[in-house]
Formats: sequence, C-alpha cells, structure tokens
Amino acid sequence: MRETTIAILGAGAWGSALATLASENGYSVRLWSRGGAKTLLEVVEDADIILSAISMKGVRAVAAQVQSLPISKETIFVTATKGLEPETTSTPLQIWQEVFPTHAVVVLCGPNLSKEIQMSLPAATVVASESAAAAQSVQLVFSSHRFRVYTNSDPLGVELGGTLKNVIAIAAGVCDGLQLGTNAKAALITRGLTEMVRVGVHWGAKMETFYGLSGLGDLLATCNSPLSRNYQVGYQLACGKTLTEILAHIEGTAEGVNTTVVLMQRAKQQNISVPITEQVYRLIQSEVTPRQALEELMVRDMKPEHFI
Ligand SMILES: NC(=O)C1=CN([C@@H]2O[C@H](COP(=O)(O)OP(=O)(O)OC[C@H]3O[C@@H](n4cnc5c(N)ncnc54)[C@H](OP(=O)(O)O)[C@@H]3O)[C@@H](O)[C@H]2O)C=CC1
Ligand SMILES: O=C(CO)COP(=O)(O)O
Repeated sequence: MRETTIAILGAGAWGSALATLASENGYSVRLWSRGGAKTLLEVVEDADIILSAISMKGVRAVAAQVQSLPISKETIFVTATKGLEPETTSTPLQIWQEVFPTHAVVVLCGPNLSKEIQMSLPAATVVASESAAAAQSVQLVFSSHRFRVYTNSDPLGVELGGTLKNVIAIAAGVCDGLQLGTNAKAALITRGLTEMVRVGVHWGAKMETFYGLSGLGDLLATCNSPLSRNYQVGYQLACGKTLTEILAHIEGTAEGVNTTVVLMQRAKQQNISVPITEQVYRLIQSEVTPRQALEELMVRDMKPEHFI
C-alpha cells in the first residue's frame, strides 16, 4: 500500500511543529513555504492530506493557488490558522470550504503553544469536521504518546474558540502588564469566555464547544503564557510600548490584532455586545490607554451575570 503523504503549507512556527509530529509518527511529510526549495505543485501533488498553517493574510491567495493545481478528489484539507478575513469576516474553514466545496475540511485547534510542542512537552488538541471519517484520519496522523488528539463534529465552534481567544489574550497581557492581580485576571478570562460564547453561538457554533480544549483550553493557555504572541502584545502595550514597536519585534504572527478589528466590525453589524473586545479595539487604535480601558470596563451598567 502507498504510504500516506501529508503536505503542510506554511513553514512557520506552527507548520513546522505539526510537520515534526506527523514525521515522528512515520508519515511522509512535505513542507511548503514561499521561499522554500519545492514548488507548491511538488508539495501538494498526490498528497492525502493538505494542511494549511498559513497566517490569515495569506490563506485566500494560497487556497486559490492550490485550486489551480491537480488535486485528488479524496484529498482532505486541514486548517490550523486562527484568524478572520477582513474583507468578508470569514474564518479559514469557511474559505477552504468555499474554494473546495466537494472536499472534506478539518479544523485543527487547541491549546498548542508551538514552542512547547517543539520541546516535546505533552499537549492535546481537537480535530473537527462535518466528516467524521476525515476527522478520524487526521486524528491518526497526529496522535502520539505526547500529543493527544480528540475528534469533534462542530468545526466552526472549534475554530472560533481558537480564533476569538486571541482577543482576550491581548486583554490578559494588559491585565498582567498593569499588575492587576489574580482576581482581575480570573474575572477577565471568565467574562471573556462569555463574550466568545455569545459571538460563537450567534455565528452558528454550539455553546458547549467553547468549554472544550479549543475554547476554554486555548483561552487558559494563551492568557497565561508569555510564549503567546497575543499575550505579549497586551503585556507590552501595558508597559508603554506602541503597537508598531511591538509588532516590529514580535517573533511570528499575532493574529489577535487583526481579529479584534474584524470581530468589532462584525459585532457592530450584528449588534452583538462585546465589551472586552471593544476596549481591546480602542486600545490598539490608541483611542484609550490601558488604564482607561480598565476603567471603562469596570464602570459599565450594573446587570445580572448572564452566561451568553
Ligand atoms: N505558533 C503557535 O503556537 C500556533 C499558531 N497557530 C496559528 O497558525 C498560524 C501561523 O502561525 P505561526 O506559524 O505561529 O506564524 P509564523 O509567523 O511563524 O508563520 C506564518 C506562516 O504563514 C506564511 N505566510 C504568511 N503570510 C503569507 C502569505 N501572504 N502567503 C503565503 N504564506 C504566508 C509564512 O510563510 P513564509 O514562510 O513563506 O513567510 C509562514 O509559513 C496563525 O494563524 C496562528 O494563529 C495556531 C496554533 C499554535
Ligand atoms: O494559538 C496559540 C496557542 O494555542 C498560539 O498563541 P499565540 O498566537 O498568541 O502565540
């Protein structure tokens, strides 16, 4: 039997870590990046699985390039990007499904700081798809004694958990940078999760998905780790650096900055209350200081504790 071939698009921090996991499991892995030695055709040709770990800004263009190439009808697409497209507010899952409507598309998302995975520390993740068979195939590729992979049938919910938590992670970095304490951080993360649930359920995702690994799990990892680029953006803003300075020096992609802008636009259009996102938005637009953002959150109208 021919061996299973995995094409990974994007040789950044996350694409490289996922390539390591699949290679260690004995799969044949081909990695593509814009400056790499192999062409996109060489990498995707006859691939059983094509996984995209491209930053949000490159997803649509790369998907269009892949569409122009001869791909087997059986090929499974996997998306590991956590972002939103500015022009359409679409998620990466929605883009891959739009470009490849007859293929199975799987979302891979969880509390997965790539540096820890490259250090062989244990972690868990979720692979979600409308096709249970496709999700199980991807589960098999990445599962190991150090990487536990769960399947899930709510791909949009799994993807939105990983995407929306980046906005809250910026706020959590601000909270720690201002040294606001453990009570404040717990309140922020808990109310942040409610905001994620509100947006996600309105979008069509299942509420319970946000209490799983790709929602609460990734929220806890990202809001508590200095390894998170999004957390670092917030932390450094609280320490007085400008967004331009921070983004110029940060290693890799902090998707939460763009996600905040797109989410704010969507929430306004659809009249969804997102008070934490709104303050992160105003902060990155330099409309408020970190302290003013905190103050505005604390003096909002009194209300019962709603969970959605
Ligand atoms: N790092 C992590 O811990 C995790 C990251 N993610 C998500 O994975 C995605 C990638 O993150 P990460 O690997 O850390 O980021 P990096 O900045 O390390 O890598 C980004 C990758 O995207 C590619 N890319 C960027 N812009 C374009 C473009 N316009 N066209 C084609 N390719 C492009 C880069 O290609 P090139 O090499 O050619 O420059 C590179 O391979 C993000 O959405 C992130 O949120 C998800 C889970 C964990
Ligand atoms: O999504 C991540 C961990 O699951 C990575 O977080 P950052 O993009 O903030 O580094």
